[in-house]
Amino acid sequence: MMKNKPLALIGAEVGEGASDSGCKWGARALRERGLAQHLGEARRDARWVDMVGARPEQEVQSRLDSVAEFSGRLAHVVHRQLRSGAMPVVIGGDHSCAVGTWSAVADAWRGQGDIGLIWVDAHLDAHTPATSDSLAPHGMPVAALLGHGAPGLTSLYGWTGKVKPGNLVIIGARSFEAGERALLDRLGVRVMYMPEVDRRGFAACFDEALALVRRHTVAWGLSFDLDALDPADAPGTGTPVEAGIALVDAVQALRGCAADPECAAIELTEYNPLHDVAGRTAQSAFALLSSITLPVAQAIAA
Ligand SMILES: NC(=[NH2+])NCCC[C@H](N)C(=O)O
Ligand SMILES: [Mn+2]
Repeated sequence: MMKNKPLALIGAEVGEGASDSGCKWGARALRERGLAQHLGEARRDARWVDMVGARPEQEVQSRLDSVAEFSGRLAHVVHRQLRSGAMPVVIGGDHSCAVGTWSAVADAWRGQGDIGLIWVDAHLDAHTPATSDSLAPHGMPVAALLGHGAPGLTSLYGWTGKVKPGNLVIIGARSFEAGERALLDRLGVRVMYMPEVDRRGFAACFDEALALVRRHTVAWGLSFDLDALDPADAPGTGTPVEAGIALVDAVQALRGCAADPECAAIELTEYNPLHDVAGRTAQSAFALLSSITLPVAQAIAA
């Protein structure tokens, strides 16, 4: 008998990783809008367990230092929730929060096996400081999780390579720079660029990605950057890119995916309330999360 894990909502209040830091207030805005209650309409066990805040840049040496220090504290909170049997649902915050989230998941399963990761994003986020023009840490978490880049991001828990290249799939990419693409090509990471998503449909891509990330792993997770969506559905992000995934397609394809017993954690990032238009992006975030976390019984009935 499958059992739904309780959802542990964790706010990742970090904007220091982005050039536009407004997404620092994304988790708070979704919380005040009633995200837990909204998820609780389908299931009663969704609650906020923590808000983890990054130290402002001025208090530390650099944005990278701020993100590195923050990542350690976020990872600690995520790790604790995993050990308690809950499913962490990390709400960004800029996408640099993924370093903390997935380092914790990888570390919690270390010794038992590898973790898989599905990364839905308009960008590749696979820069190292050596290849990034912007030097914005939210353009670096994929590389860091693969073990490349600044030691402060790659080496949480004292080890690197949290996600193996063959256990990672990126879906929806349509804005990237040559250096990050070269890294992913060299490592052999499967990237489903937007033209492929348009051709095959998001659902077919997601199903293939799910099979891939489950194949050689003991647990898997989903990191969803709201800028993967078409800006018509998600105007409230710091780095929107035209011609993205339609909200309806994502909501349909992701239905109940977190009910899989091997799904370890979920992450939704880059909500920037300062750029939202009539709450449209917040509504998209609610719709995505309730679809993803639909309880087992309802997911099967659907
Ligand atoms: N998570 C994000 N929104 N990342 C955007 C990154 C944009 C650009 N590739 C950069 O590195 O600056
Ligand atoms: Mn991203």
